[in-house]
Amino acid sequence: MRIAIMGASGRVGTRLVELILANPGLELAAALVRPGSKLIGVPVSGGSIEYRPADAGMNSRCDVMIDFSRPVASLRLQEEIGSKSIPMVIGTTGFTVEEDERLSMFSRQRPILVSANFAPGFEAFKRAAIDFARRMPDAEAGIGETYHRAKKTDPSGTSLLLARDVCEARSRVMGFAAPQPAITVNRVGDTVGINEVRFQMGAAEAVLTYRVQTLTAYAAGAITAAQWLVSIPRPAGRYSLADSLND
Ligand SMILES: NC(=O)C1=CN([C@@H]2O[C@H](COP(=O)(O)OP(=O)(O)OC[C@H]3O[C@@H](n4cnc5c(N)ncnc54)[C@H](O)[C@@H]3O)[C@@H](O)[C@H]2O)C=CC1
Ligand SMILES: O=C(O)C1=N[C@H](C(=O)O)C[C@H](O)C1
Repeated sequence: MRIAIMGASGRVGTRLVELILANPGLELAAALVRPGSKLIGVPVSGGSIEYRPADAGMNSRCDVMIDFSRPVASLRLQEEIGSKSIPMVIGTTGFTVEEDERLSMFSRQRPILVSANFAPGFEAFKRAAIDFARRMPDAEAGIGETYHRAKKTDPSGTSLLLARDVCEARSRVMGFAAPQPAITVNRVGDTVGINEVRFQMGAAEAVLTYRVQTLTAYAAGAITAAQWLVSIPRPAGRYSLADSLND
């Protein structure tokens, strides 16, 4: 499987490149970085290609593209690819509601799998939190996150997703719109990722914690999702990580 990486010099992008080059069943089709990057023209270590600017992305002969960059870069890549039916896996987070709607529009052209968190077991963790919220709808829910100090201080895509789904679960049981859980943001050292869902019940508190140990966990999950996405010809549309796990 030939994979093009958007955001190839990033924290996750470099792990994606490493995993692809180390797997004989995978081939690095393109390593795309920011236009103007000093890496442009530099050979990718151990590989037979050079880093290239993202605007060359639409010419990459690949089976699938994996994007871990920035919202503006991700959407620009979608525009540049145009109507080509290149399947895509997007891990980039931080899209506004309008930008996310644009992603859905682009998914009319090609299969696009989007997930805020590709680490193993995250979907199961999220479902456990939803199940707890359904069983204890009167509990006051709160979300906590701890990431590396370089991450922007806005709530992560993971926290926003957990807050949305826990809120929806409570609202459905209670029959009215539950308040959105508060999100507490921490940035500590080079923490890879700690996510908490807290349920305060007065006399007791439940805390569900999800801790990711390595950045490679996200990269490996994204590659597995890409292998699923291209395992059979799929219709254009927007796919979730749950789709790949439920198959
Ligand atoms: N879904 C998931 O499982 C995960 C998602 N993420 C998200 O993935 C994104 C990237 O995360 P990191 O690798 O930590 O960030 P990073 O800042 O280390 O890497 C971002 C990469 O995007 C590239 N980039 C930035 N602007 C660009 C542009 N205009 N054109 C082309 N390339 C551009 C940079 O050159 C860099 O290679 C973030 O949105 C982060 O929240 C991160 C980890 C896991
Ligand atoms: O920037 C990160 O590191 C991560 N970002 C994603 C997010 O915004 O949720 C996924 C994961 O939490 C790590």
